[in-house]
Formats: sequence, structure tokens, C-alpha cells
Amino acid sequence: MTTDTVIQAEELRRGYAGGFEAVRGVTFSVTRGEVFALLGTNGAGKTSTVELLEGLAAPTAGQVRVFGLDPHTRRAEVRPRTGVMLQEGGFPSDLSVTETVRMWSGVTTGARPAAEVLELVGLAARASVRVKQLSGGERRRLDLALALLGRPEVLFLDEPTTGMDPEGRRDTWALVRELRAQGTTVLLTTHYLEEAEQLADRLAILHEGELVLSGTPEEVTATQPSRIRFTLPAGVPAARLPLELRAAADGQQVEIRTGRLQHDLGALLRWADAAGVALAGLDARHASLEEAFLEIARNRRHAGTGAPAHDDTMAGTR
Ligand SMILES: Nc1ncnc2c1ncn2[C@@H]1O[C@H](COP(=O)(O)OP(=O)(O)OP(=O)(O)O)[C@@H](O)[C@H]1O
Repeated sequence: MTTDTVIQAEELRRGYAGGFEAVRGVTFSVTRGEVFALLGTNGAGKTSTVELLEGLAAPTAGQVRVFGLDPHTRRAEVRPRTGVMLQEGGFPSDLSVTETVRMWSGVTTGARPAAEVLELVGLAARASVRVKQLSGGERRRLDLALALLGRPEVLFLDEPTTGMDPEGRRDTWALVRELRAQGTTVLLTTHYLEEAEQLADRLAILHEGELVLSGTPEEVTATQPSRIRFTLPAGVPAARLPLELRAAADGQQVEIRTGRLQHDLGALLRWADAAGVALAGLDARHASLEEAFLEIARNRRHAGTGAPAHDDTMAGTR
């Protein structure tokens, strides 16, 4: 653990009454000023993990440290330095937006003024509206406002943009980037892979309580093959392609999946040039995070055991 490590999870386990183990030996750390995303299918154990980091529960085994302290037993010291945006805010809905913020200010040390925090999350124009009259996306903004009230050093965001329209989502992303630039450490869970791709410095994919892959978005997508697609002109059979690329052809349509994008694309273009062949609809791209995620989820389902393949974990895991 370096001095810059703000969140440290080591071999975390969490079992629920009845014996079900939702978190099964999860290790990762988050550095000051970093945005770290936890991804995973429904029930993967994201919320169960985040609750341990927030100190809402103690792990069955393993260790959590936030600012070097146990967030469960040292809650009084850790809690004022963290901001938490839960999946369901659940505040009294007869109060107005400002009244709700003021109520929370009463229990927050060093709270920002209500107007300032509402401005931050784009709710200033809705300040006097009753909470029950807010849309789902506006409620998420209010949840975010409450998480930001105490100028937290660490922000836990559990599915922060669920229910938000595209504009709300982009505003929230901009705000998260701004907070990061100011040195705030952010741990978020999300089902939106674009959100993780846009925001996360590093991310981890959980599956059935185990961390199957982690690293920068680039490292994670690099575990999946890139693709080259094109259509051969009529009269040019796939048999004329360079030998190593032939297997990828289905009639005139060709889709090459490769771990050596530059090499194979170079070979293809040199061949096409030399043979005078025009490659219609030529498209070459790295796997997206979404493709990587779906592939991992699919492989895990087929593997059936949920056991981690040790070579999955990236060198970038800390
Ligand atoms: N209080 C509880 N008692 C028993 N099992 C629970 C409890 N809370 C969660 N679980 C189970 O633990 C597993 C992980 O749940 P968790 O909410 O952590 O997943 P998640 O990754 O956050 O899912 P989602 O994306 O749907 O929010 C699920 O199988 C869930 O049913």
C-alpha cells in the first residue's frame, strides 16, 4: 500500500445469512485522484463490495482500508471524509429540494451552501420543487448533491446516472471529471460501459463475486481481439487473400479477428494494393469495452464454475 493509496481491498469476502457468499476474495486498490469503476452483471457483487468499502458492513474475511483506516470500526473518522451516493436515496419526498439539502447539511460537517451544491449538479432551477415531483434523473442529481455536500475526499457512486437522460449523464460525467481534477477519488459502479470508458482511469470486472479482470480500459479491451471487416469485389474469391487471412472469409464478406491489428491490416493493405483490389466498407477497430465485457461474461457462463483464470488479471492490477 503506497501513501497515495486511498482505498485498499484485500481478499475481501462477504457472506449473507443463509450462507450465500456474494464477494469471494476480491483485491484491488484505488489511488488518490483516480476514478475506479466496478463493473459486472446483475448480482455480480458490486453493491456488496461497495458497502464494505463504505463501512456499512464488515467483511466476513479479508480487509478493507480507506485512508489507511478500517471504515467499519473507525466509521466516525472515515465517514466525514467520504461522500456516498446510494442506489436509492430514500429521503422524505414531501420536502422541497432545498429543504432536503438543508436537512442533510445539519448532519454534515463543513457542508457546502445548498445553492452551491444544487448549482453543481444542475438542480438550481428545481430548488423549490418537492422531491416527489422530481423525475427519476433529477432524483439521481439530488442524490449526487447530497453525496457532494461535505466536499468529500472519496466519493462512492453506485450507478450514478441510472435514469438520467443523455444530457444529465454528460453533465454528471463532466462533474466527475472536474472533481477528479480537484483531487477527489471516485469509486463508481455502473452498467453503462460507455460511462466506464469515458470516466475510469482503471476498472475491474466482477463476476459471481470474483474479480476476473482489472486494468485501464485500454488494458481490458486489449485482452480481446480487434476486428477488420470488408467486402471483396465480385470476381475476387477469398482464396486470393493472403494465406493467414483466408479463414475469415464468408463468401465475399470478410471479418478478421486478430490480436495483431497493425500487422494483419498492413498485410491486407499491401496485398490489396499489389493486386489492385478495392476493399469495400473497410473497417478496422479495437474491441470496445462493451465487447470485452460481453465476451468475458459469456466465457464465464460457459465455463460454469466461476473460477478465476489466473492469467486474466492484468499487470495493471494493484
Ligand atoms: N441482504 C442480502 N441477503 C442475501 N443475499 C443478498 C443480500 N444482498 C445481496 N444479496 C445477493 O448477493 C449477490 C450480489 O448482490 P449485489 O447487490 O452486490 O450485486 P450487484 O453486482 O450490485 O448487482 P446489480 O447490478 O443488480 O445492482 C446477489 O446474488 C444478491 O442476490
